[in-house]
Amino acid sequence: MTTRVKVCGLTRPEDIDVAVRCGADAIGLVFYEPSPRSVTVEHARALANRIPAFVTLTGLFVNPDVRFVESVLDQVPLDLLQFHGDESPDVCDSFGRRWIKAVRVREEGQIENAFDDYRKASGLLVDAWDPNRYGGTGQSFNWALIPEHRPLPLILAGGLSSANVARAIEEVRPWAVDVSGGVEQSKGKKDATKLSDFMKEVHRVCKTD
Ligand SMILES: O=C(O)c1ccccc1N[C@@H]1O[C@H](COP(=O)(O)O)[C@@H](O)[C@H]1O
Repeated sequence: MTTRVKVCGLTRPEDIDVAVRCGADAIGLVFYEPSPRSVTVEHARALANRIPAFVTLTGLFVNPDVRFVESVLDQVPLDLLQFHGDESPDVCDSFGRRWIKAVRVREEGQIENAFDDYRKASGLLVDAWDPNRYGGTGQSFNWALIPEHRPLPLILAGGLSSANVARAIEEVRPWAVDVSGGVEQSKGKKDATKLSDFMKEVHRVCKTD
């Protein structure tokens, strides 16, 4: 089985080129100012020009003002919205754009409930819970909390790197994996070798399936 890959939190055109060349299926831009990976609309427009056909440009938001999302959508050709905060299903569904919802996992039953609440999503992203940050923490969580039954495509995130992504795919069997900190040299700057090693691991484990 193939596992798709989203690389998130890119801020440099050259990092987009490397990710695309290595086979990333989706590129994530962070529109959340407290994040060190945050991009402005102008910056995002320039980065979007590097994205070729058949690679999904994703915009990540955390509890955004609705007018902010609308303004980004007017100016940046996003294919998909990623909501990584406490957004309601109605808010997520109000932009006429495909969207995925992140769940920050800390207890049993949470993912099952989210599948139910966010049933109109194009996928459910599961990430580690952290008391102080919404995401991009570099931490993983207890994958045993992920149910076998998945009414929506499941995207596994949280602390992934070339060292653990093969095991993650074998154990969780996600539709896709999402990586940020595990392929960086410093916040917002991706490392070409780490990125390439990560993609190679995904392709290796998918080939042996
Ligand atoms: O990347 C960020 O700074 C960020 C900020 C706020 C919410 C989400 C964020 N990133 C997402 O977090 C997960 C896991 O990242 P990591 O691989 O553990 O560093 C991933 O989905 C990022 O898209």
